[in-house]
Amino acid sequence: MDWGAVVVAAGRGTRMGASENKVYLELAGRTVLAHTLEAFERSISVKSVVLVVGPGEQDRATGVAEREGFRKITRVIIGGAERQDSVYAGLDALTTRGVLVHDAARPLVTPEQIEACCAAAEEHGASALAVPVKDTIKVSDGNGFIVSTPERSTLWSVQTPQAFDRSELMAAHRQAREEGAFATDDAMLLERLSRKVAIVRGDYANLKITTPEDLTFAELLLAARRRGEGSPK
Ligand SMILES: Nc1ccn([C@@H]2O[C@H](COP(=O)(O)OP(=O)(O)OP(=O)(O)O)[C@@H](O)[C@H]2O)c(=O)n1
Ligand SMILES: C[C@](O)(CO)[C@H](O)COP(=O)(O)O
Repeated sequence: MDWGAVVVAAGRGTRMGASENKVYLELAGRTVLAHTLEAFERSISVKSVVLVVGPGEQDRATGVAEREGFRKITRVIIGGAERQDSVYAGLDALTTRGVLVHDAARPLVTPEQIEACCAAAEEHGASALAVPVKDTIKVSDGNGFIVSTPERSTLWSVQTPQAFDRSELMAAHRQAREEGAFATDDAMLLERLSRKVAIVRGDYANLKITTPEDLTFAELLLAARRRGEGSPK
């Protein structure tokens, strides 16, 4: 299967509280976006990348790729109001049969994790990186009180990339839009159609830069990686 990637970078980073889109913040001397794109440049299976950016950010994002010498980016397109909209736009701009959807805000992803997602999706149809939940998770009543505790052994914190047959994911996105279904990740769109998505055990280091402390964690994890210290599984 030929693989392409949709890397979504069109958010506003409101939880980061930064004055700019968090994917352009500095991390270990480069932008968050550069670290993310490098993993896909180094992935053997990925042949093309569609980068989905915010309004007015095409030149800035293109500049990052050009300065880094990245060669796989085939399109830089404008995203939508929600992550789901940005992914949908990216899917339409890709031509490969397989697609990996990845958050630009996850800069510590590795080529090995990308390859593992591709392999699992080729075997099972779709896959998603995830790690077992470490904390006990509670469900609230929406008024600040706990109503239940899901069995922790069944809970996984899902990450990206998530890998799919592109036409299948596109159809699932179309159906969700017709039905007004909101999804915070792409696997949800297959789950709601009773399609299987394989879990690929990832790494706790593949964090999403969401709030300020995440950038500190990412700096420390990159420094440890440079020293050859892997993160605990
Ligand atoms: N309309 C959107 C919203 C999010 N994203 C991307 O989806 C990824 C995960 O989203 P999130 O971490 O929520 O990023 P933001 O939406 O920017 O953050 P916030 O919710 O704090 O505003 C990020 O790489 C973000 O750039 C996107 O492409 N288009
Ligand atoms: C796709 C995702 O990263 C999986 O954990 C997550 O759902 C993105 O959520 P966000 O609110 O768009 O960051």
